[in-house]
Amino acid sequence: MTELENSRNGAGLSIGIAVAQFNEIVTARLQEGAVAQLRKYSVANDAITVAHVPGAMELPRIVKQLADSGHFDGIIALGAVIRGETSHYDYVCAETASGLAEVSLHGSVPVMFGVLTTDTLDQAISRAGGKGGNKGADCADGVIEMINLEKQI
Ligand SMILES: Nc1c(NC[C@H](O)[C@H](O)[C@H](O)CO)[nH]c(=O)[nH]c1=O
Ligand SMILES: CC(=O)[C@@H](O)COP(=O)(O)O
Repeated sequence: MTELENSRNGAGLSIGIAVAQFNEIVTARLQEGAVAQLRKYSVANDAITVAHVPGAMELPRIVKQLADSGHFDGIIALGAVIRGETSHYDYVCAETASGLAEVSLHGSVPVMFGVLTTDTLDQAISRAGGKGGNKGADCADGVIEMINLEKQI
């Protein structure tokens, strides 16, 4: 039996991060968590590129351009979609998730889904460096693991 290695060695890797500015109080913390975790795994500071977009709905477009550029080994998409009074939340969540999944599946590099979809601001903050952890840091773990896994196939 062959078991492929699970590695979080980020040395020499180039990572793109797309961050939605909507609910910036949350997404800035997701970004901080992602960058800190990437640096923890030896991704060089000048090998991390951050692109800010207006909202989660704009993430798929920019993530596709980052992925297609050939400049990055992996991409992290970060956002915070918080339910309001109308059904707009449902559409933003669904189309953002669908668009990012399509880029990850059909693109050349792995894309991490780091978009919080919550009912309240407190739930989002909890998952952006609070008791619920940091989804940005989780995505940093995942993108390095996926890059290193795919190198073995
Ligand atoms: N309500 C939230 C949004 N809405 C904005 C959309 O993402 C998009 O920018 C707009 O519809 C224009 O295309 N975005 C979030 O990231 N989070 C929200 O809670
Ligand atoms: C997730 C959203 O788009 C949300 O902020 C919109 O709020 P509302 O449904 O009250 O217009």
